[in-house]
Amino acid sequence: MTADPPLVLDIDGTLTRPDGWGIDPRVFDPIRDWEAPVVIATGKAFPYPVALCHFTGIPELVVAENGGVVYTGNDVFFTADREAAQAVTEEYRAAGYTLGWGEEDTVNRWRETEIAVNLEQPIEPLREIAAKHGLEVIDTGYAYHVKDTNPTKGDGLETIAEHVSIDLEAAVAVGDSINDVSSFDTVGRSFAVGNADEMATAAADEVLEEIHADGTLAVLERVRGSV
Ligand SMILES: O=C(O)COP(=O)(O)O
Ligand SMILES: [Mg+2]
Repeated sequence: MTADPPLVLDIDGTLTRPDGWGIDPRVFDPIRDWEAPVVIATGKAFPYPVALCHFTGIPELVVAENGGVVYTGNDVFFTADREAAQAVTEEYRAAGYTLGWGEEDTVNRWRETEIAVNLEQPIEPLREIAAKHGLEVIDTGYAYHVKDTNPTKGDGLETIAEHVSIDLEAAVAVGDSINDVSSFDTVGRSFAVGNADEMATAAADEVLEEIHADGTLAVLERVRGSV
């Protein structure tokens, strides 16, 4: 008898329409019908992947904020706090820059362990200030994330696997950027979509020709029933 492998899916760049923005609606049915756990592992703030699971109709297994927040469906784990990142962005603002999301900033409003900055803002001063505070800035291609170096998506996956029965060795991860490298290192089989950045491309077991959701849909076709 064969079964579907557990899946670890990134959102931006991976489930997105091939033009880069918005979830590609073709991914909903295969994800909902997948006969193994599906973990959404993202850099986005906690409510976003929870909502994605909710509206897709799958159990909420979530690694959010690049590993800063982990939800097993029963327990939430926080592996960093927002204060250090907040201090960095306050200093950045005091130097005359903005986070670039406008007054209400729904990108960071519910973010609990890091801060995201719009890609249109200058990164060099942000990196300098972050380094002074012992933090890093990663560029996912969708935002700059000011974060503690410790939390990673991969660590978050291990936390979920400890609480929910998931065989990470059998799991398949799909991603597109630097924040997916730790996921790729934690699962048995990893795929970078065709639009992936250098780091994700170098870390993946296989690099797809297809981009964004076209890549992810191709992986689902290939690995369905493979374990
Ligand atoms: O939040 C981001 O910058 C990217 O999100 P992702 O990890 O789902 O691609
Ligand atoms: Mg991504």
